[in-house]
Amino acid sequence: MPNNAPFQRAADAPPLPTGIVKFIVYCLAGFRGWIFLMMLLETGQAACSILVPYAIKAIMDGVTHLSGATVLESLRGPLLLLAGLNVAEILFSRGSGAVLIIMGPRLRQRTTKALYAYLQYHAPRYFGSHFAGALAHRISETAMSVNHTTWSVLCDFWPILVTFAVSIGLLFNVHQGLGLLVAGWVFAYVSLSYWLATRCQPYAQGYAATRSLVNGKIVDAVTNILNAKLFARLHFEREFLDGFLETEVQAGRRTFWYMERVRWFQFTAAAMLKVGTVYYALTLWDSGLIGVGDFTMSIGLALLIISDARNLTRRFLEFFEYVGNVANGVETIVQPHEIVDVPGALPLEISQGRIEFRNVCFSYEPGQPVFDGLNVVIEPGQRVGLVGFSGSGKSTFVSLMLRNYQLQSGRILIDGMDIQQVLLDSLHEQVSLIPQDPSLFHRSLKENIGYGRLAADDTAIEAAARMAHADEFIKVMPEGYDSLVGERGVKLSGGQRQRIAIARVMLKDAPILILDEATSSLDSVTERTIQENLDRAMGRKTVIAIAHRLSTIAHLDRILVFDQGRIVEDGGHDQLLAQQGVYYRLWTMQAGGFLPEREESNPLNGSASNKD
Ligand SMILES: Nc1ncnc2c1ncn2[C@@H]1O[C@H](COP(=O)(O)OP(=O)(O)OP(=O)(O)O)[C@@H](O)[C@H]1O
Repeated sequence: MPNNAPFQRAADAPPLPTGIVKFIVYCLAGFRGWIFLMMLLETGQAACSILVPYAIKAIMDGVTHLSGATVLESLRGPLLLLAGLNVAEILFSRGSGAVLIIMGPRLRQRTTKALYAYLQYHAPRYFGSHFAGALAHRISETAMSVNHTTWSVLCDFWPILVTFAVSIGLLFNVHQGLGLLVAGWVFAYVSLSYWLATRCQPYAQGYAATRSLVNGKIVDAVTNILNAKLFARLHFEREFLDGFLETEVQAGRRTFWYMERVRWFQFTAAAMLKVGTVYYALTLWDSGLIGVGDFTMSIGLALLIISDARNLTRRFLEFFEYVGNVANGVETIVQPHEIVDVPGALPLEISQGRIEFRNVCFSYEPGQPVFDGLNVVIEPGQRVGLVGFSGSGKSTFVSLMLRNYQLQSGRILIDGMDIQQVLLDSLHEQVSLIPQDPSLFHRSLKENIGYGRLAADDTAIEAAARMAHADEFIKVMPEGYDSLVGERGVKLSGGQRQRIAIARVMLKDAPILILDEATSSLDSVTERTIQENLDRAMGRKTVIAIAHRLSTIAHLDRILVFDQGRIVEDGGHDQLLAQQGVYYRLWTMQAGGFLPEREESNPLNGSASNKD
């Protein structure tokens, strides 16, 4: 059954750089023009604020050398300069604000899209070891931090650099000694601020970690609030949280005390520069080396430098935090994809639906093989049931068919094509799975069913729902097919969720169908009627059904009995019963339709000698 859909190769997902700087540069690609404009505007704004003391110097010089005309007439030039500088500063600053508004949300969007697209191509193993909520939070935090890092550089550090450089230049122009004094102070101050920020970083990180821990504890407690209520443990939960909140308080205090010490340094250093500049400039004036205008400008520039420098430690700290967030995001999300399409991979073409496991070796963890040279062929159109104890390898068998994991060795072939060599999307388009506990999108029922075939119209969706016996409960819901199902489908019962999952797969109509306890949550009457429809829907498809209740697979063409990763029996229901082996014992032992736990009672023990 050829599929003409335009499959995307997993390898086509945008590759992302793993280095922090490279990653930020990648996110900023396409914004070069805006960044350049922003730097120009910030430079303009910094230049205006530096030139204000210069205008005041001109006014002071004008006042001290009045040339007979009125004060306003002789100071017209400097006054116009002062007014012009203030107007220009406003324009530059708001221009920069406008660029930030235009560029900020777009930059965030670009980072979010890139990380989300990359995340999508991770294998199930990755999602099994990361919390969904934590990943979503990571993406959002990383995107936000890329923005903040950019603003820190463009709107904090860059203008400060310009201010420092130009102010020191002007001061050198006034008097070399004055220039040297302020340059020395700036160098020492920036170096010390940087050093203090690095020393403060562990405190800040510790505080952030305790905040995040408290957050996690609250999320866990809220998720389990019904448990807490059922066990009458609300008070216990509050006390449990108190301990973590106390840790947060201690960590917060440690950080703030350290910051307070840093402020002592800043205030003292600022006062020293102010007093030092005033004193030194006065000395120079007294010696006739500088005029009153230069004196006033020097004090003005020193104050400007101090006001910019005052928050430098905090800015460094914030900068480290943003960079740290970006690093965390990149480290968590931009890991190599475990499953990628090989170069030149072709779409899977299923004409018959023959499945072959050839010498398949697979282990989740090194040294603990689940399958060690498994061989089995499932013929086209065959309906096969998989049975066996918990942990015997049934789910792993179907997971490998869906290529959720890489094989260590061996091959899985569908109609002769090695599934490791085909486009992953094309495999998933043609193999359907109805899981035991299906989860649904928090979207309408119509959208959830239509997910099986995006082009399906309402009539097709409703027909699939009728086949899965979902139509009857959907129709009585207040909003019918437009009803929302809640997160993961929590507003539906387990059986209703399962019927939606069945309808969605019926709509998909793929040539290979996998049922993993697909009707386990249904009552026996509904199960029987759905089973009939499922049997009809199976048509000529190849079907693999996992079951713990043997009655649900007894009518299938063939049954494979798994034990510890091996197929120990293979045949039809009657044939296996007649063999009086493992399946026979499982069938006769099944009380209430379920298999016993392997540990309590092991019917395979009797057949161990047959296998060895
Ligand atoms: N994600 C995983 N990571 C590590 N080991 C796993 C993982 N999934 C399954 N296993 C291990 O692989 C073995 C086979 O498990 P599998 O889930 O395939 O058994 P099963 O027959 O489907 O069991 P059940 O009937 O309980 O679903 C078990 O030992 C199990 O502990």
